[in-house]
Parts: sequence; C-alpha cells; structure tokens
Amino acid sequence: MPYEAELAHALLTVTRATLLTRRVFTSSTKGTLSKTDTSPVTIGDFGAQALIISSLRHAFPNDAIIAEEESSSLASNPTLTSEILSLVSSTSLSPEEEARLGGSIKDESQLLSLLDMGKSTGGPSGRVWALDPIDGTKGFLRGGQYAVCLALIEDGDVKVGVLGCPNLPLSDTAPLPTSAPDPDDASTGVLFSATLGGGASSRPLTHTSSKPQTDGVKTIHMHSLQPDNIPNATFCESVEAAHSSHSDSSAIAELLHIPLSQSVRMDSQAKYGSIARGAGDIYLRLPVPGKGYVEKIWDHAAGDLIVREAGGVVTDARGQNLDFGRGRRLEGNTGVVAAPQGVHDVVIKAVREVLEGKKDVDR
Ligand SMILES: Nc1ncnc2c1ncn2[C@@H]1O[C@H](COP(=O)(O)O)[C@@H](O)[C@H]1OP(=O)(O)O
Ligand SMILES: [Mg+2]
Ligand SMILES: [Mg+2]
Ligand SMILES: [Mg+2]
Repeated sequence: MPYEAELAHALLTVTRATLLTRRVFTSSTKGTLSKTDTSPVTIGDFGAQALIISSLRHAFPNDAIIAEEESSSLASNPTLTSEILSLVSSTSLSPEEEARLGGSIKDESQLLSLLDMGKSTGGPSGRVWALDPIDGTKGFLRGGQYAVCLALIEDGDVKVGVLGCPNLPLSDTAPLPTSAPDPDDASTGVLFSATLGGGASSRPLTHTSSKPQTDGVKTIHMHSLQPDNIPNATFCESVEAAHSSHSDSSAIAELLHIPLSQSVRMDSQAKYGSIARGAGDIYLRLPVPGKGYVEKIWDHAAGDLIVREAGGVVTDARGQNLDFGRGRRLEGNTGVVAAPQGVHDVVIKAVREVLEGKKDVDR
C-alpha cells in the first residue's frame, strides 16, 4: 500500500503525543500562555509538537515540516520549559515503539530547537508534514473537544492524515457528544486516519504495548445522504462564533429545512472525524464578516483527506477544492463546506445563496 510507512509512523507518533496531551488535560495546571495574537497555548501544545517533530526528524529527515507553535511563544520561561521537558520524558509506549520514534528528547536546548523546526514555508512542490499539536486549544482548556493533527502533503496534495481525538466516543455509532467528556471513561478516545486512495479508518486511542495499533481498526464511511433527506441531516460547526459565523449557518440550515436542534457545536478537527464516520453529516465553517481570516493548512489537511476518503466532498464556501500547495495558509480558499457526495452541490448552492445575499458585507 502506498504511504504505508508514513501512515504507521504518523499513527504511532500521534498516539504518543495525544496521550501526553491527555495527561495535561486531566491536570489542574496546564501552563497556559497567551500568544502575540492573543490565542492560548499550553505546555500540552509545546510538548506534543516537540515529540512529533522529533520523531519526524528521526524517520523522515529530508521532509519539510510546517507546525503551528514556536519556541519564542515560551518567552524564555524556564519554569514552563522544564515542565515541558519532564512531560515529554514520560512515555506509555514500549521501548521498541520509542525506538521507532527515535527515543526521547535529551535536554531543554534540544527541546527548544525541535520546537523551531516547523517553520517551512510549504508551497506547490515537495514533501511537507503539517502539524497542529493541539487543534482547538480553547476546547482543550474548556474541557471539550480537541485534536492532535498530522498530515503529509506531497506536491500540494494530502497523502496521509491522522487525527487523535481523545475526547470523542470510541464508538462510530455514538451520537455527536454535546457535553464535556469523561476522560477516565475507557470508551472515550479515537484515532482517525486515511491515505489517498486507501480509504479512511478509525481505531481506539487506548494504547498499551501488548495491544498493537492494528487492534480494533474499522473502515469508516459518511452517511450516504440524498437531497430528499437533507432535512434529516445533522450539521456541525465551531463553538467559537469568531471562527465561523453562526448566524449564516442558521440561515443556511433554514434554507435546507434542517432544524437548528440538529446542529452540534464542537471545537477542532474532531468535526471532520465525526462526519467521516457518520456521527454527523455536514461541516460548515463560514467566514466571519470583516475578519479577512485566512485558514491555516494544519487546521484542515488531515480532516480534508479523512472526509474525502470516507466518501465526502470538502470545498471552500465557493465550492473550490482546498489548495494545500499555497504555503502555510489556504491562500486560495475562504471557509469550508464538507458534506456527503450526494448532497454537497445542494449545500453549496444554499451557502452561496446566503453569503452572496450579503455581498455588501466586507468578507
Ligand atoms: N477568526 C478565525 N476564523 C477561523 N478560524 C480561526 C480564527 N481564529 C483562529 N482560528 C483557528 O480555528 C481553529 C479552531 O477551530 P474551531 O473553532 O473549529 O475549533 C484554531 O486552530 C484557531 O487557530 P489558533 O490556533 O490561532 O487559535
Ligand atoms: Mg488549530
Ligand atoms: Mg493548535
Ligand atoms: Mg492555536
């Protein structure tokens, strides 16, 4: 199977990092800092990024990396740096698995230099890994959903995508969660993955060295929805109204005769994983007027491939494919609309009708 080695590595490194973030999630102190753009970052984000970059440098030394965080956000904070080092030094993987990932991080200076190895500018050619060590940091801090996201992009196309979603139910048939998860519940925690042309899968996040990662793997599919049954669809969107316009999504739902009670708000790329396994149907991310926000590739690459491989279509709000070959951001796209193949056209028509009806608004 093409990209088999890359997928196996991505699954293991995302597992190790997600288990680290879970330890921070359940701890009372998360070492939260505010970045220059005022968004939050925690020792969980830094720890997960350093571990994943370290393993990628070990296994694929010639590949470029684009990652969200950088060491300057730590603002030379020695207390937090040493907390992160102790966090990355404790592992629940076996010695063999640790060896596959290149082992642990030696000291603070290695930790800081690894954090800064995700500064590639990307572009239309070559291999680049896109990493979001914690997507949905606000959800992570609120006790809600978050995801550890890693994708391999080659010549602008996503070839491998893995999402670690520690707070989603393991069961593919469980409904979209609407309340805070119980992190101690053994039926919580799932990994989603896909390779281009190889389909999409889910598997348990719970990991012990005696339980290989091939245990519990299931192929996942979106619901096959047709225009006639759109009113039965469930849609999901960001919790944060600053990230996706809630008023536009309500207007679109009304046009499609989808009751608003069928909307679920959750943080992070857990939305992509949820619709890919049929625990929801449509993901709407609608530009907020006046913001001019350009989406980052690490917020979408893995989810885009997982949904497409599960039988969905992912475009921006104008119906254009997401273009991952334009650098660190999705410079050619605005918003995201992900839906099953059978209804994506109808959903885009409604999205355009609502957004174009407000053309006078700066967006
Ligand atoms: N104005 C914005 N519009 C859309 N997405 C945003 C905006 N500001 C931040 N984000 C990003 O949205 C992602 C979370 O999405 P969701 O709300 O669906 O969970 C985060 O990665 C966050 O980036 P950041 O890391 O800078 O906070
Ligand atoms: Mg993110
Ligand atoms: Mg993040
Ligand atoms: Mg962030």
